[in-house]
Amino acid sequence: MSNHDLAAALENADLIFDRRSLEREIARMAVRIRNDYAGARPVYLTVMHGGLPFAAQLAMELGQRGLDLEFDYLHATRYRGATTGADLVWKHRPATPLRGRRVLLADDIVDEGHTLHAIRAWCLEQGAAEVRIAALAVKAHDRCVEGLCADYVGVEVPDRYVFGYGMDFHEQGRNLPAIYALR
Ligand SMILES: O=P(O)(O)OC[C@H]1O[C@H](OP(=O)(O)OP(=O)(O)O)[C@H](O)[C@@H]1O
Ligand code: HPA
Repeated sequence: MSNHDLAAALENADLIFDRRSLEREIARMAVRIRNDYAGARPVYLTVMHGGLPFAAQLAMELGQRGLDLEFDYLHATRYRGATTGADLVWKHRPATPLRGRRVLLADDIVDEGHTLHAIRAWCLEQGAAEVRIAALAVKAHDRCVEGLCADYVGVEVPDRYVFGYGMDFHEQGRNLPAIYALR
């Protein structure tokens, strides 16, 4: 058993967004994205692992509104199960050729922004015509990398460690259907 007990973390955390409110915000984002991509078929890149539940929910909301997506995924991590970030490690790069394509990245959180900054730069190096970012959550602080801003945002979370809805507490709790913030 891990030293980092999920039940204890939940005792020491506040529920900040429940499933209903998150799904409502994701549906709201989907309306904007569908309007912005009318007539297009973007490459939809899920940023694993944390982006998975959000990307799936958003994809369904987009499909319901008539926007088709070409699915692929990537895995780049800099937290590796810890609660503070380090250097970015690429574990999987997408196989889909990005040259000339509109790319939509779907991830759970923009915290300090280093992860999505590097991923966006790599997609542009591959020749993507455009790269946009959809993030379920952005963290409210002034430590974000300059020039990194999500194009579509679900909710703003406080400057505390958050978990649930894809985000892990020491690799646990990703499938909690809500967002919690540690006290
Ligand atoms: O804005 P940043 O400070 O760079 O942090 C945000 C990134 O950190 C998390 O990934 P993590 O490295 O934990 O990998 P994981 O998704 O596999 O948990 C999260 O999913 C984002 O991709
Ligand atoms: N929670 C989970 N994963 C994260 C966070 C966070 O607050 N910040 C960056 N990755």
